[in-house]
Amino acid sequence: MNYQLKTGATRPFAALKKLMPIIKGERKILSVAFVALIANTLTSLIVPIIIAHTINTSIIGKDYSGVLRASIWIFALYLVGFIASYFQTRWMGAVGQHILFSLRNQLFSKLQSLPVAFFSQNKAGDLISRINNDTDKLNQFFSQGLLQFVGNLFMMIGAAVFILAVNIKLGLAALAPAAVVLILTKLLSPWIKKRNAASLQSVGGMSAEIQESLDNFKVVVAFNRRDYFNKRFAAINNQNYRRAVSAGIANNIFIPSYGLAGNVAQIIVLFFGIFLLTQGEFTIGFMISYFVYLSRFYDPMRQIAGIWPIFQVAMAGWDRIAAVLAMESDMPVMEEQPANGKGLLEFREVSFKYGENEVLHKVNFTLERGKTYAFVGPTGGGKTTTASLIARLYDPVSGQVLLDGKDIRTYKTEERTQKIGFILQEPFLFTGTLYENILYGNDTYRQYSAEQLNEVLQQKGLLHILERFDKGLQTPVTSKGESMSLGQRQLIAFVRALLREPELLILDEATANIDTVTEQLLGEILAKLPAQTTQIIIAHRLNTIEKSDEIFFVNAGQIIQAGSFDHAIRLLMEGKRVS
Ligand SMILES: Nc1ncnc2c1ncn2[C@@H]1O[C@H](COP(=O)(O)OP(=O)(O)OP(=O)(O)O)[C@@H](O)[C@H]1O
Repeated sequence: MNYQLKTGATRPFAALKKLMPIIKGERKILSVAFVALIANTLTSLIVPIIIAHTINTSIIGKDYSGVLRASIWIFALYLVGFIASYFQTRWMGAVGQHILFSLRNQLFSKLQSLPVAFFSQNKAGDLISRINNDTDKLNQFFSQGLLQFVGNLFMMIGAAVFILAVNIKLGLAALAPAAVVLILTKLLSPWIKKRNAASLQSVGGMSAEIQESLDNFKVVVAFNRRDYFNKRFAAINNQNYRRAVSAGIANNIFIPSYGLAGNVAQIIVLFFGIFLLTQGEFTIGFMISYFVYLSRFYDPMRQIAGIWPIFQVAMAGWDRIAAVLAMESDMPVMEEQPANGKGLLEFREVSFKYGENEVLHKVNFTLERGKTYAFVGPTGGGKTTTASLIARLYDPVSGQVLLDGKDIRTYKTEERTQKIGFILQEPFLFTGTLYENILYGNDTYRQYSAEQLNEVLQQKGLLHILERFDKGLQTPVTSKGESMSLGQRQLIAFVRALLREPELLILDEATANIDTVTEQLLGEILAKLPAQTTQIIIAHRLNTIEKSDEIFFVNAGQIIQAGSFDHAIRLLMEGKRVS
């Protein structure tokens, strides 16, 4: 399955449509802000008419009380506009933050629902940038841009109606420069969008680069590759810089032309207006109000040009967010089916590929309850892949994996992970305490008091292991486990898996980094597991597999029963290697 995230193809209105479900939750507050916006716009549009009327009647007729009345009206209207504008800004700020909050939650839950293959095909740094950086671009648009955008658009439409209503000929001439720049903007819009998408993409690439070098810092230092990474970072930072500059230029390219359009319109109104005045088609009051309306039209247009970059960047960010939200796992839970398999676990004609690389080809085997199985084979032979299919980290390309006789795809995630414990080659710990790490995903023992838990650990023979840590269960742990040896981290992963009491326990090179004495201790603990527990041991160290009930040899797309321990060793020695 291809899980590569695509970017940059959505058109603004299509993207806006997709935004609707997110905005839906904000409907109430948006409607109130919208009412405030209309009030604000209307007050600004009515004032010039009052001015025109006052000049035409009160000033020309020298009715000073009329002028005073008009001034009071204008003052009252501006006051209403001020209050409306205050609330509009306040409410929209809250909307922006709330959208940011829910978008980040949605994105994170989506990532949690996606299969392992998605994470091997996309870089973590880029995904982090989508959650942090791209969502913030949308927030900026919602909190700073949206209402200003709509408000200005409203003002422009209102002013255009008045301009055309007062005098159609003069109105058309006054709006012509606006039409020219709007057409230009429309034509250049796709190019601007592309520049913004490229800029955000390179921010994602830069995050990925930083993450990779920080993750592998020890190797960088050990191989004295700091210069190399510095150069690589400088190159990507340089690309990021150039793209950001290019997006900035593209975003702001229109602002001067909007200003110019407004100035040209004023000249047109001045000359054409005076001509109409001499023809008696116009009054001086309307001429003055016309200039006010012109600024009510062209100022918002200039402001929209200023907001446009925020909108463009937000849309490019939204594209990147929408690409993650649109991702669907191709590993859904299937409908229940009657059991028709053998043993605890069965591979039936299972084939699996990573891209074009076929790792398993029509593999068949069955694992019985309570037995211990060893999977051996050369490096790259497919052992970890087989274990991953058993734990349903991937689905087969064809064939079926059956757990307790039923297709593994019919099990709900909780049910499946409860049955199968997987101790990985590279143990992963979470930042917190040892207690939190061993009870990760364990709802049963999480309810237990410290004494009860100690008793359980004692019974299971796990207390010995944990007593090796200085502060016992309260020992601090970091995700990369810097303060711990790999063997210690593997011990924690081991205890974590055993406490979940799985029916099938997979140990993928789980004892590779543990000393012989501890390994023996773990062996004793494994021997104490309930008799029904099935174990799969993947190991290179041959002593680890000696006590298994059956050995499988994994190589070149096949998994065959090796029979005796000696035969397994012969197979390994015969050099049946794929790598
Ligand atoms: N995430 C992945 N994406 C693409 N190819 C992969 C991936 N994981 C493993 N492979 C390839 O699949 C093949 C089998 O790998 P696998 O890890 O299953 O082997 P293994 O027998 O467990 O090896 P080892 O003994 O070294 O752990 C190898 O050719 C490997 O390169």
